[in-house]
Amino acid sequence: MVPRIDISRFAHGNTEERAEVAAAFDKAFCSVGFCLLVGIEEWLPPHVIQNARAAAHRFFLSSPQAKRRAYLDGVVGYLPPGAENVSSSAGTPSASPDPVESLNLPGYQERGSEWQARLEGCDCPWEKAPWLPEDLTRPLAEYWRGATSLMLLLMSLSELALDLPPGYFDKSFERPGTLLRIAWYPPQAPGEETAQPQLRYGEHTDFDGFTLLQREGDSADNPGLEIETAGGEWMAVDSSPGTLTINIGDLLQRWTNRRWRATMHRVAKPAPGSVASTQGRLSVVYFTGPHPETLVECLPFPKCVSASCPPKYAPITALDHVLQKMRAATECTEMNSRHYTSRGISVGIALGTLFTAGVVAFSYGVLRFRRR
Ligand SMILES: O=C(O)CCC(=O)C(=O)O
Ligand SMILES: [Fe+2]
Repeated sequence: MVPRIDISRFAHGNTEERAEVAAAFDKAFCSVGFCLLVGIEEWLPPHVIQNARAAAHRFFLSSPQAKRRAYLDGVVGYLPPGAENVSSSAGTPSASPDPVESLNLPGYQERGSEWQARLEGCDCPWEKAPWLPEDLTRPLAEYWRGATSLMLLLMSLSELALDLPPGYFDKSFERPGTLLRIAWYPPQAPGEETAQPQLRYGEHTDFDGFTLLQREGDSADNPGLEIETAGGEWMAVDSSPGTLTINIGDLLQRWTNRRWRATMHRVAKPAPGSVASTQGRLSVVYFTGPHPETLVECLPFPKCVSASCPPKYAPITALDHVLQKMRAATECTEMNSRHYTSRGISVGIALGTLFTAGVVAFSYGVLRFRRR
């Protein structure tokens, strides 16, 4: 079972209620590595979610030419079908690319568009981007603002859950590195259900901090998100209206000295011949993380580091962590070399197939950061 966490009870509850939510949150990430977030309406009301989903649908159902206008560099912007093989990032690339297309809207503090996260009315770095269809920008920017507020609340909740001083994460998340991805898994043509690949999105862990996943229609009869249990089995996770599915990426696992678990997950293909197999699936995914120059060291507080549990990792910047993951991922893929610049240092990196994590990682590198 994936635990349900009521974020409004944390935001508005008394000390005792907040402590209860924090304990349940800590337990969820120590064990399952996922939770279902409820009580989100204040920050992401149903109409904001529905408007964002409707706009995303319109985008994916528009003509290939229209979608190509949002193509940027094959890293952020529009990624057509065939561009990703996400399980490469877990060291097990699948034989063929993931049947998915996506639009990736970056917020990596790139020069000229650095933005601030605020609980209310935060900036949206791509709001005026000329490559985005106009009717998409407003609903997605609204979603971005709500999801960013929720990210800040999740960081405060983490402080309480991990017994950190209140405000410990404030500085690192004042100007965070985030990315909003809308992903469309198209309907399967007859006969295609049994063809390779066997999944809609391959097995992987996310790279960074919290991922806020909005999805609909996943159920036992209509498989979608599946997560790996501690026992190594795959477990389907039903979606339910008004919830967000939250998991952590490897960076937060590292930050917590592996107290919290970055759980492997994937998107299943519906059964051959099922109604679901003839339907597409849309998800709205918000990847969050600290400012890329944040030094991430195993949190020097008793819940994460102690005499009996010394640090398992050396300190690293958020950026270098992501680059390290990239290198590990690309070692197992067919290589093709590209260059990118990170803080003025040109780094050559082998980049095989692009995948979600790659999008995140590569964007970190491609875009230049401004020092604080
Ligand atoms: O579409 C989903 O449910 C999951 C997507 C995902 O895991 C990702 O984009 O990293
Ligand atoms: Fe993921």
